Amino acid sequence: MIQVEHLTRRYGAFTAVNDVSFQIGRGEVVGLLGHNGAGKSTIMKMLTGFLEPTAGNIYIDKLQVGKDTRAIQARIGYLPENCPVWPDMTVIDYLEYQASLHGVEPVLITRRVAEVIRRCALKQKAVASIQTLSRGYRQRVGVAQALLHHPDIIILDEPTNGLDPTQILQMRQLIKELAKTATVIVSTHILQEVQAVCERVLIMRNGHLVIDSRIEELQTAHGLQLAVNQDASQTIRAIEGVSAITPQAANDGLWHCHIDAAPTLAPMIASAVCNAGLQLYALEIQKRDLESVFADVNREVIHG
Ligand SMILES: Nc1ncnc2c1ncn2[C@@H]1O[C@H](COP(=O)(O)OP(=O)(O)OP(=O)(O)O)[C@@H](O)[C@H]1O
Repeated sequence: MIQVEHLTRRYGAFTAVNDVSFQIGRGEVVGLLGHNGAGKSTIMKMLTGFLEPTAGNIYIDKLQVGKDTRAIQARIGYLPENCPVWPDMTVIDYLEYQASLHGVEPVLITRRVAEVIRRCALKQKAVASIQTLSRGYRQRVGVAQALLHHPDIIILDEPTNGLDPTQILQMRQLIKELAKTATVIVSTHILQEVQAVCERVLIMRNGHLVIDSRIEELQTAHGLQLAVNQDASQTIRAIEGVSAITPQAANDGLWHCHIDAAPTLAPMIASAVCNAGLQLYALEIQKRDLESVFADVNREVIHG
């Protein structure tokens, strides 16, 4: 549904987004993750047609950003990083104005505004002037304006930025709610955010897309952890598909090691160990968390 092909954006001589390609299917909830300056906001601005790519194409179904930008923007709800909410207006006035800017038919505006006020839990603040709102409520107003025209793609740039822990939980709940009826792309540098609401992650580093994976796939397939009563390296090394064995220190009298091998080899390793007369104490698939994946990805940057 969303197809990004070889997208590049330069600011003068500096390349902020470098040859990025990915596809996002209808109804997916995708996290765009990366350190400050990785290129997330630049990608989002290009997806929404607010910034022209230097090279590459973006298609949404059969529409192309740049050629069919208006039609595309009618389908997208966008919360920019610093959402421009006018401080002097009340929440209702602002949302009514935004609804007209989004092209909502005049007869539908009141109903749509009431609907987003309910969805974003803004009822208490509906007639408050925006300048009196806390950061969390302002952020919700920003999300509310993005939903007025019933978009089927919702793009949220740092939606929990500056929110307190309670507001963060409420925002996550809202994102999950939105994901039931729309494709959602959330940009963030907060790993827990992605883990909490997304099923897939795109990790950016210095303008490059370095990881595009389902979160559950990222977290598995990282080898096996074995504990036996004595050194089993010779037995395990003989198994086809084992690429490395790293013995690990422990003070429980057992021999522990990390085995670089597909999780599907676990039964074979278990029987090889038992057939060799060794006592198997533990054999488990090692899961990585998103934090260690992200640290690995960025370690190369820190160390050049
Ligand atoms: N208008 C601009 N002119 C020049 N450089 C820019 C401009 N906008 C962004 N950049 C640079 O492009 C790079 C990517 O910026 P971008 O805002 O896309 O990153 P980001 O991943 O969204 O970062 P953050 O998490 O801090 O918002 C950064 O180095 C930034 O300084």
